[in-house]
Amino acid sequence: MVSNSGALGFPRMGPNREMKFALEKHWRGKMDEASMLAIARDVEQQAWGIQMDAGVGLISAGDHCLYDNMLAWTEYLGAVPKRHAHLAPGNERMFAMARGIDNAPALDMTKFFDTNYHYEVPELETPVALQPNFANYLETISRGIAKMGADRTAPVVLGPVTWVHLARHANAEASEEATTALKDQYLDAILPVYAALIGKLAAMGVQEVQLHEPALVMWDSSKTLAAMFKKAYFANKACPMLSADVKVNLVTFFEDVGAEAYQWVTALPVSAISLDFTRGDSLKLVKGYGFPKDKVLGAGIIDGRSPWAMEPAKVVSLVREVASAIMPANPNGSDNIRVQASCNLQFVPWDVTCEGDLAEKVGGDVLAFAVQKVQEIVALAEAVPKITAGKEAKDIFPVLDKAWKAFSASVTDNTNTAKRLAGLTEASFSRPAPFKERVAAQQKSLKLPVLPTTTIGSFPQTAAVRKLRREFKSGALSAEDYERAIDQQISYAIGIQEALGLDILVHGEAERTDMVEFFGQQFQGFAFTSNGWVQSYGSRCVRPPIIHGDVSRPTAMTTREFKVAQELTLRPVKGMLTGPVTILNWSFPRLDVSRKEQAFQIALAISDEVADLEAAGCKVIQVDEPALREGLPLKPLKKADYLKWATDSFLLSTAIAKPETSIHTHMCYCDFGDCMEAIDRLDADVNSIENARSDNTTLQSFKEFNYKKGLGPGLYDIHSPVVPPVSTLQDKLEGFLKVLPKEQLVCNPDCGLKTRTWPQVLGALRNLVEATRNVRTLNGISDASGQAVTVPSGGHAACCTPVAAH
Ligand code: MET
Ligand SMILES: [Zn+2]
Repeated sequence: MVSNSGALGFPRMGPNREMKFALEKHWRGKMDEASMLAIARDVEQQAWGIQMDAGVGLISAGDHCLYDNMLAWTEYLGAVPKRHAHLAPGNERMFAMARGIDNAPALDMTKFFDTNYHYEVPELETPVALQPNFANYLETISRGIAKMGADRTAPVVLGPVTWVHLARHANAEASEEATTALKDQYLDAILPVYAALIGKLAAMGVQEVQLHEPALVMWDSSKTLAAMFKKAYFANKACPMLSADVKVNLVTFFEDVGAEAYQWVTALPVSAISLDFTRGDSLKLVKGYGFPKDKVLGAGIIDGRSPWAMEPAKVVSLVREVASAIMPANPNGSDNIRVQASCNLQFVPWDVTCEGDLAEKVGGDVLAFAVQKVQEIVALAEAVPKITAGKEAKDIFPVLDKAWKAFSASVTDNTNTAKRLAGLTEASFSRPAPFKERVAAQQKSLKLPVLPTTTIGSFPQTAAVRKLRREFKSGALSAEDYERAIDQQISYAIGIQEALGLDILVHGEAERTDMVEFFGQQFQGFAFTSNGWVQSYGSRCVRPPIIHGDVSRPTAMTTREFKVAQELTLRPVKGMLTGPVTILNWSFPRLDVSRKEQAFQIALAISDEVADLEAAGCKVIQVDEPALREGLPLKPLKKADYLKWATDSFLLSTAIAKPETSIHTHMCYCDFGDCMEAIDRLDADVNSIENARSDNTTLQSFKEFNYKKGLGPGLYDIHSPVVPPVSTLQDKLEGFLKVLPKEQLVCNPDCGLKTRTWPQVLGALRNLVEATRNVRTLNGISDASGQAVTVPSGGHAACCTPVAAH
């Protein structure tokens, strides 16, 4: 065991997603709670065993929650919404909060900081009601102690300020002031609960508690957040949370904390402070303000959010600089450095050794998943004395150093992407004509009615469609047979859309498993894992591709399916592409090149596809950017730069289109308020957006911004199986028309339809078309498409009862 090493959490799905399957079986009623928990315990034991075997000094416990850590703490605190409060405390109530039960919908889910992981948003109610119950949590800690010993077990406590900060007012209409006031009340109420809990942990004999407060990196973003921190923690033994007889490691991650918070936090009576050295500039803070000699610096050097192995040259120089920065305060500076992961390792997959030839594919043995990361923590911790003694990286880690050198040699000059990037000019980022001119040219070529109807791209991914792709992948189906079957799906989708009377059709995306994977698999520079799952939310996992080299697109990726579809209809078929920023944000980027440059490389590949689609006769091309806003940096000061290169990337991929080609984009999961300028700058002819709020606030913000381009606010929520009745859709559209002029509006659902069944889709789209026609008539708009429409029979679909899932 290496004492100056520590971990902050390990993936909780298991090496082969055992937890996913156990949970889903349990929720289907096919596995009882005890059997599901037995699997959870086993995964927990495995995770601890791996970290113990690696020699990690302090190993976290209590991070192995069953669904989401924020949710677990909501349950422990008993901060349960009234609608779930009748349920008995424990796992089942926690699942009910996450997944909803009859008449008691689930909590909201949103992204955890700037990661792709989603947490369950606590709801704060008035009056404050808490029923703390830490039995399950304390049991985990006891299991940890039994397995690892009290000295080595570091309970993870989700910090009170972070919990409150990430919560929301139960009343969605509550003002900002009311929300702040309520958060403050909740903080007052939970602080004594936390103090008591930490006291209990101390009594259990643990040496150190990890208080995870990632919200500390947001300190600069609001005065009220800083005030909450100052209330919860203060430099005085009377601070209830810090007065128990146990060391506290105050853990921050995902960014540096900023100068003000750094000076504040280093003065606190905690025994360790953990900083992220992989994001932001914690080194500058340590150098600039020093580090107190009575504390341990938890140096988050092993990147918990990247699948890449540590780079010896980088980490060695980092350790050296950190050590020399803290030396002046402490002659034994290096003794006070504890090597840690930058954050919980839940953001990387479990183990890279089961990935077959992945190392070959990426060009070197330079990947490390969670199992390897804990080994790196220990190896680096052990090396600290050698590093401070001046030994060189290549002599300390010769194997890894060689592997990285081989990797670096393999990524250079394999494409002409660099040349293309160097040749970009201003024109590469702007459409050939201004919007007004474009829209006139598009009107001429497309001849669409006012209030054109369309969908977002995908149609139901039925069991039959998934089976097709599986059989093709396994070789059971030849490429030819597979294509023929896909073409059948396309003709089915086109026939239905024609019959429904939609104006802009789509081919339905039956050939795509996933909107990023489909493109990544055809790019050079992308690699795919076979088992590299990371938790997205609950039992859901994703397998992000790994970008390992310059990106290029050897051949056209979507034109064949487009042509098949367009040949079947006289109406325009939209070409469907995923935008560069979304592809980047949903992948693991490489670390040797900036994210901006990687986005530009992908943008060039997408622009090649735009050109090919145009050449194939495509008049409407949609470039989806649902994840554009997700990549926003945590620090307010960094936002403008990100939005600039993100919008530049979109422009680079679409500017190549002729003026008469209508460029659409689609953005869901998006709160648009703070990035209107960026959205406008995308210069898309039509933007279809999610529009969940009932009161048209989203639309209002577009109006206030004076947004002039086409807008397709979602007319209904595709996440629900309910078929919206004509009257509801009609009211909704009439409501839109009160805010925006008819020439600007496009009628569509709020996202792709792949998760719905055909009966649901038929019912909803039929009603959407009918509602649009009614609104046109009522507003004296002619139905310029003038096509006779046969509506499929099956009146049941028009009512608002849910249609049974298939
Ligand atoms: C998450 S956005 C999805 C867009 C994609 N075109 C679809 O319809 O599924
Ligand atoms: Zn969407």
